[in-house]
Formats: sequence, C-alpha cells, structure tokens
Amino acid sequence: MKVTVVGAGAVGASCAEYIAIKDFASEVVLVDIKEGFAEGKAMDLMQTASLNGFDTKITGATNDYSKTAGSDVAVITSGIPRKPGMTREELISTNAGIVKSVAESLIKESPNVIIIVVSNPMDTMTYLTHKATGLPKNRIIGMGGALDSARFKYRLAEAVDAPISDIDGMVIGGHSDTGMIPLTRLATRNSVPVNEFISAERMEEVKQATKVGGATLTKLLGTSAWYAPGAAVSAMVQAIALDAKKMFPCSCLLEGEYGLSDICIGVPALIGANGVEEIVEIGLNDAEKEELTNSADAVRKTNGLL
Ligand SMILES: NC(=O)c1ccc[n+]([C@@H]2O[C@H](COP(=O)([O-])OP(=O)(O)OC[C@H]3O[C@@H](n4cnc5c(N)ncnc54)[C@H](O)[C@@H]3O)[C@@H](O)[C@H]2O)c1
Ligand SMILES: O=C(O)C[C@H](O)C(=O)O
Repeated sequence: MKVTVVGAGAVGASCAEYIAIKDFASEVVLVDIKEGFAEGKAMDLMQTASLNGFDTKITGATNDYSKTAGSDVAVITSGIPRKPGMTREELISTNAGIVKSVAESLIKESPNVIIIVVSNPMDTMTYLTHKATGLPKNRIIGMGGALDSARFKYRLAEAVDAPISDIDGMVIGGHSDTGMIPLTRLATRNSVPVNEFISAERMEEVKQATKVGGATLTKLLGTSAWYAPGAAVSAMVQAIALDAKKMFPCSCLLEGEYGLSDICIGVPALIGANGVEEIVEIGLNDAEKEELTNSADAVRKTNGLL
C-alpha cells in the first residue's frame, strides 16, 4: 500500500511514524509546502527504520504531487493548528484554501485514492473535500471520533481506576469543543456499564474533560496535540490496508442516516478497503438525538463560512 501524508508537521510526521512502525504499508510519501521540510522528516524517520525494525519506505517531497502518484490512501494534515484560547472553527479562513488545493492536487495524481481529512475544523474540511473533489462518498473520511474516543477511554479509565484496555467507549458528533458527544450511557468496563462504577457527577466530569480534550492539550503544549492524532489516523489507515471493517466513529457524508443530510459529522462507520464500507446507525435515546441535532446545527454554521 502507498500512503501519502500531506503536511509533514507535528501530526503528519507522527502519523507517518506510526504507520511505518506498524509496518503494513510499502511506502509513505510526506509532502509539505516548506522547502526541504518533508524530505528532512522522511530522512530522519528512515534513520529509525533499523532501530524500530520496519521496512516501510518513507520519502519526502516539497509540493511535488507527481511523487504521490498511485497512492491508495492520502491523509491531509496541511494547515495551521490552533493556539491556546482559540477554537478549531477560527482556523477555517486559512485552512479551507489549503485543504481544497491539496485535495485537488491529490486526486489528479491518484484518481482512486481514499482521503482521510485531519485539518481543522475537520468536519467542515471533510465536507469541503467532498465538494472540491466529487469523489464517491465512501472515499473521503474525516478523522476526529477515533481520537476523541481514545481520549474518552483515557478519562473513563482514570475515573474508574482501571486499565485502559478494560474500557470501551465512543464519541460521536462534531469534532469541536462543544459538539462532541461522548456516549456515556454506552461506555463499558469489561462489558459492564461504566455508570455502575462511578457517580453521575463523576461521569459528567469525564464527559466534559473529553469534550475539551484538544483544548486542554493546546493550553499545555502551546499548539495542538500530535501523538494521539497521529495514532488515530494510522489506526484508520491500517483498517483500510487490512480491509478490517473495523468500527470507528468518523466524519462521513450523511444522506439521511441519523436523520441528517448534506453534512459531514462523526458517526460510527466500518472502515475497510473501500474506505467507509458502511455507516452504522446505532439506537440513540432522545437526549443523545438532541445533542446530535445541536452538534449538526453547529457544523452547518461553520460550513456556512466556506
Ligand atoms: N482532526 C483531528 O483530530 C486533528 C488532530 C490534531 C490536529 N489537527 C489539525 O491538523 C492540522 C495540522 O496540525 P499540526 O499540529 O500538524 O500543524 P503543523 O503546523 O505542525 O503542521 C502543518 C504543516 O502543514 C504544512 N502546510 C501548510 N500549507 C500547506 C500546503 N498548502 N501544502 C502542504 N503542506 C502545507 C506546513 O508547512 C506544516 O508543516 C491543524 O489544522 C490541526 O488543527 C486535527
Ligand atoms: O485541538 C485541536 O485543535 C487539534 C485536534 O482537533 C485535537 O483534538 O487534538
């Protein structure tokens, strides 16, 4: 499998590193607009190959999309990250132009590519990528829910004082500080509802901490996070490579599912060789449905800024 990662910054490089370490792709091409930057990151990563034991070939290119030709998967991380105090939505004016031109360049060289959109505001950038490329809807996926769910599991495990591997949980909705919907009712510890182990107040704290997970890290780091985002993307690329049909909440173009249309927003989906193999409609209660409606309204408002 050939994977292109556009943007060789914090998230792009982390994503390339995790893909290489898992050793399922034959080739990763990093692309950046900054002269020599992707080439440098690729060389540095290749010099970890003998230490980390992978054979994936990583190369870099400065804005040269001919090097990306024939990619099976492309990840778009190009654009600016937020600074402390900002929302993801504030990035739209800079990132929309970048994501649109990158998506157009990618499909010229790789007409069969599956695109994973990471740049923020991610749901709107995923919607923009659909509009700009006209690719079939299964071939454009926004990454947000996989990361948000990993953060939810981290917070749940902390609250219950259990190993993270004992915890399961999912976050749907828009990838924003207010729009995320951690499905607290469905979170489990070894199949037992987490609600049986912690109070409703503690669960509410977990929910709120999950929703502002990205903002919390941005405040600590001075820029947004990259390790968990890179790991989340690499897990999705691996599911495509292995045709795993693994369920991730991710931003998909909806055509009636969950009562929503003409919007990209986080819902559970099976990810396999064709990208989005199936959108899974789970039963939501009235409160969760209302949260999803409100989250969709907020995403539509941001889409309106395009
Ligand atoms: N969806 C998510 O869950 C998630 C998670 C983390 C970060 N993000 C987003 O990902 C984006 C990247 O974050 P980062 O921390 O890696 O930022 P970064 O600044 O470290 O890296 C971005 C890179 O994009 C490059 N770039 C800019 N314009 C380009 C273009 N036209 N073509 C190619 N490369 C270009 C820059 O030179 C830079 O190296 C941000 O928008 C951030 O908000 C999203
Ligand atoms: O928080 C951000 O701005 C980056 C990303 O969306 C994240 O959740 O880490």
